[in-house]
Amino acid sequence: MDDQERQKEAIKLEETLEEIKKQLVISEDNCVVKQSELKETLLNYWEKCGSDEAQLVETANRQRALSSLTHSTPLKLKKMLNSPYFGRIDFIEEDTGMELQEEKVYIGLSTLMDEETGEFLIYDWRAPISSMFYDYGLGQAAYHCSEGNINGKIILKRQYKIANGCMQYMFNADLKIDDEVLQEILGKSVDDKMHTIVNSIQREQNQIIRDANHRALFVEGPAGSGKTSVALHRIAFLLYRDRKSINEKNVLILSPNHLFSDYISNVLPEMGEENVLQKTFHDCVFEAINQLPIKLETRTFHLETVLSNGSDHQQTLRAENIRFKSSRNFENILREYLEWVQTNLVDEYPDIEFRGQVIFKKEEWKHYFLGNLSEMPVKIRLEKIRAVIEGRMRPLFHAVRKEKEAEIVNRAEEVDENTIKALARIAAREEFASFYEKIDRLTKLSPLAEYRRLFKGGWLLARSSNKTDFPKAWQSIQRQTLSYLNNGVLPYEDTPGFIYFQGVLQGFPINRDIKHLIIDEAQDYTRMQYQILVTLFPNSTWTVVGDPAQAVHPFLNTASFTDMSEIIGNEKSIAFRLTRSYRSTKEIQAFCQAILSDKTKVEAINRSGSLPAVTKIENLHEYTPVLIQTIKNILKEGWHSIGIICKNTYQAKKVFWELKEYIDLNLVIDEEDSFHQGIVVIPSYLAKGLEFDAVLVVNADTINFSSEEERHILYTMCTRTLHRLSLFYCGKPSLFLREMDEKLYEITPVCK
Ligand SMILES: Nc1ncnc2c1ncn2[C@@H]1O[C@H](COP(=O)(O)OP(=O)(O)OP(=O)(O)O)[C@@H](O)[C@H]1O
Repeated sequence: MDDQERQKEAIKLEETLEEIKKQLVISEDNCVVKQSELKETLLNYWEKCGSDEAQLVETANRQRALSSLTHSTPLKLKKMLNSPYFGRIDFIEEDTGMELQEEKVYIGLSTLMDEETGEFLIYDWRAPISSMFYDYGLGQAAYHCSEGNINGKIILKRQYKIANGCMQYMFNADLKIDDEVLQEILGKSVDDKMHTIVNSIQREQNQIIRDANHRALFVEGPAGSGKTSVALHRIAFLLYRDRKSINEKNVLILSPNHLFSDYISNVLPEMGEENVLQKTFHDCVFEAINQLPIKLETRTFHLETVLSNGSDHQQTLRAENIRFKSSRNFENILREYLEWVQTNLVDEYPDIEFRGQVIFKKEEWKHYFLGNLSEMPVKIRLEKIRAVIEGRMRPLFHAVRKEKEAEIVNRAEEVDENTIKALARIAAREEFASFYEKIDRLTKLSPLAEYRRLFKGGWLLARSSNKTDFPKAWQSIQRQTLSYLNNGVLPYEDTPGFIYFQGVLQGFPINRDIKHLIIDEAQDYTRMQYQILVTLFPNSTWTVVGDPAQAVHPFLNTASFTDMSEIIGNEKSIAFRLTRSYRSTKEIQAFCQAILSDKTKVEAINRSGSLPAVTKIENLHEYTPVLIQTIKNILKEGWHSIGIICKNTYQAKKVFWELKEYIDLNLVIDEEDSFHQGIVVIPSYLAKGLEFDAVLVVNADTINFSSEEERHILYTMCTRTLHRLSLFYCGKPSLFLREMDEKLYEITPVCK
């Protein structure tokens, strides 16, 4: 790039910043005006309250919305003052019928227009024309917009780094967004929150972000391939593209836990999209069953139990219980049982009699239950039947009341008419009490009681048409489940089944406002969970991202991508596979890949660092000084975010209390925690999705990591790091280290 070109760019930047400043002044003035208008409206509201209140409230709401909209403009412009654009393409459109002329397309986080001429000074990265920046190098290029496909040629492609309004560097990028940029971005120390990647989105990622043709996208990719980033950028894209039909309230991100939600919470606001809803599956469940007479076992508590290396009979049975409850077989049994409840619940219901007179016949239960009402959830059917019975009882109640009145009058105990009526009503109620108790018992559905029945005795197995769905240990599983339920706890593995069961019997709290659902860490959900989500959000389109290699639950039968597309998908779904991993250095990437038995090749960014270090600790007393020294060395190298990842909370607590005296660090064991910067000790299942400059894996021995499921846990732990990885073990190293090519790591002597 010659000096003249640099000069031109300097002028462009200066002019752009001037325009932004000008627009900022106007928009801030506008804000002041809107603010004072709002104040005045509110003042009027208080003064006139009572007269045309409704209209004033509406006006105030409208103005508040307008005012927040006008407030977003200065915010956006302030961000632009820092870094107005990051890319440029010069594009010549073909076949316009006019003289060929190149358009200089500057690309940034938001659009900037010359307010007088209407000319685009900067295009939003999500604008159709900007897609070419991510998809093409120099030469033939095309993009799709409302007018159709636009073809042409890119004759210049340039990247900029502008910070605090100053040009840091710029260069022409001839082929694609270069590895050098990625190296620059990824070579840095990470901070406590995830950031946007708008200036370096890769082509394979861009395809997913901008897909406009499918209702469900399934994205599979190895650790660090940008699945979360892509999902979040896709939200920003959809909110931009469909801004007339959806807003942030119509999008829901389903995260594995609140810690992760906090970790990703900056990305969308950085792109100007605030307030997108984030929930966990557990949150959705709580909304679905807000008055449950039973405590749910939390995910953290559950994972802690199953990752605690125990092997007594109850734990072995629990493992089998979990495998079964998340299997298709249990799904079949549950459906068969539901079918039974929906058709046979009232089979044994008796005649309803009062004073020897049959009010509601035994056959009528069935007649109503399976007749006109049969399309309704069971709970509603029973409520309707109750209403019929009550309707028939009303004249009887009236007659009994009259009878009681007559008795009181005959006894001549009371003279006051009102007192007589009141006493008669009380007497009638008393006579009806046991009758209504019985009606309550028969018509008030308790899904929990019905669910519990599934685990009582052998009746279901005896009448089941598909006995092979029942596991050998069915009776033991029944006993274990009942013992939890009798203690007032709904086990984690029963939650999806029960929620589904309850939903079918009493109706799901359907949310039609959610138009797009993002599911991260999709490999951790069971088929039943997907079925619940599909039912809860019927109007939603889906972006589902995950990595089967990172399924950290050792026993849960989680849904495969085929299962997901069978449940969610329709003819308008598509699967993508990301093949490149961005997070870790080449050496760490190769080490992590070797942990997996699946040898699918994963491409790494050409970024080098030191080999992962494996250290044998001779005895447990050495652990603390060795960890302290390793941490000090890493800090000395300039890295400041260190994750000491343990398999479970029990181990994490132990490590934390050992180190706490010597080092400033945090223990993160609660899903509700926010993500801390610095040195953290954290269990494997909470570290999912997070990343650190350096990761220290404690207890990488054969006791903790030898089964196939533990292979995935170790892989997930090791893939959390960008720059440094150290593993420590005492006794025998993990099977996966022993199986690995020794060239992939260095054996580090104990350093004290
Ligand atoms: N195109 C890109 N440019 C720059 N950085 C990128 C790009 N894609 C991904 N990254 C970075 O790579 C890291 C991993 O991204 P992300 O967490 O989205 O991956 P993931 O596939 O969800 O990972 P995991 O499954 O391991 O949790 C992040 O630091 C992210 O910013």
